[in-house]
Amino acid sequence: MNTSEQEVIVTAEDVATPSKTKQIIKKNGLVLKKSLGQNFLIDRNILSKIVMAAELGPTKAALEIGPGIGALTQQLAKLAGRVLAVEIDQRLLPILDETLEPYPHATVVHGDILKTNLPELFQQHFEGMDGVSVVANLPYYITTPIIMKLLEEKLPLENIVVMIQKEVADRMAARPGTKDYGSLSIAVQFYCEPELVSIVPRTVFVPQPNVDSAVIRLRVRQTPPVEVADVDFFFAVVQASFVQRRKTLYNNLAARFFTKENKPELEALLHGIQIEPSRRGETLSMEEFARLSTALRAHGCK
Ligand SMILES: C[S@@+](CC[C@H](N)C(=O)[O-])C[C@H]1O[C@@H](n2cnc3c(N)ncnc32)[C@H](O)[C@@H]1O
Repeated sequence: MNTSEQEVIVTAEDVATPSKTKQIIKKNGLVLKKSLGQNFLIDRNILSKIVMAAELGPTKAALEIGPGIGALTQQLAKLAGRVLAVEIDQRLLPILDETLEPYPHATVVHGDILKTNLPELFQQHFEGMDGVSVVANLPYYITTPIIMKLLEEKLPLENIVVMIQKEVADRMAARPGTKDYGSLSIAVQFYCEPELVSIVPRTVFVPQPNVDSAVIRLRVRQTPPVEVADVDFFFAVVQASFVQRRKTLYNNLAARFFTKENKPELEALLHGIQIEPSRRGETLSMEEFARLSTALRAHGCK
C-alpha cells in the first residue's frame, strides 16, 4: 500500500467528508443514536487504510456490518465485486439508497447482525465469488459478540478488517505474559492471525466517541495453529484458567474440574505435561493450553 493509492480512492463527492456527512444528517433530520454506536467516519485517509487492508478486488466480496450513511460502503463498492451491508436502523435505509445509487452491486439488508442467518446470506449473495471479507466500523457496544459469531460460525472468510475500541484490539493481539492477554486473545488467535493496521484518533468520527479506536486485520486461518480434539472443551479450559486472574492455574482448574477428593491428581497431571501448577493462566501459550486440554480430557474432565 502506498500513499498515492490511498489518496485516489475517496473523492470529494463521497459521503466521508465532514461537510457531506453533516449535510446528510441535517437534510434527513437524523438524530444519531448513541445506543446503536452511531459514530460515523469522516476521514478519507482512515477509510482508505481500512479498505486497502481488506485486499479486495473485482472477484472478491465484502460484508459490512452497520453501513450507517454509507461512508465505508461506497469505498468497498469501488473495489469489491459485491458488497452486502447489514444495518439495524431502518431510518438509514432511504439514505443508503441514495448514497449507494451508483453501485448496483452493493445491497443493504435491514436487520440485527447478531440475529442474522449469515450462512444463508452468504449463499444468497456471495455464490461464485472468490473470497469474502468482513469490513466494518463496528458498533462498539457489541464488538466481541459480533467477532465471536463470525469466528464460531466458521464462515468462509478471508479477512476481518474492523475498526474497534483500541483496548479491545490490544486484547485481541496480546501475547502471553501481558496484562491484555486473556480468553479473547486466545479465541481470536485460534481462528485468525491478528495484525494492527492503524491507531485512530477520536477526531475522525461524527460525533466523537469517548474512547480511542484502532483498525485491526484478522487473517482467518485455514486451520488452527494447535491441534485440539474437542474445541469446546479447549475453550472451557481457557475460560476456567482466567476466571480469577490473580489465582494460580492450579486453583482455577481445581475449582472448575476437580473435587476436594481428587484434587491432588491435578498437580501430578500438570507436572506430567511440564506445566508448573503455580503459574498463572495468563502466562500459558496457546500450545500449552492445547496440551493442557488434551491431558484434562484424557483424565475424564468435562
Ligand atoms: C460506528 S457506526 C458505523 C457507520 C458507518 N459504517 C461509518 O463507518 O461511518 C455503526 C453502525 O452499526 C449500526 N448497528 C448498530 N447495531 C447494529 C446491529 N446489531 N446490527 C447491524 N447494524 C448495527 C448502527 O446503526 C451504525 O450505523
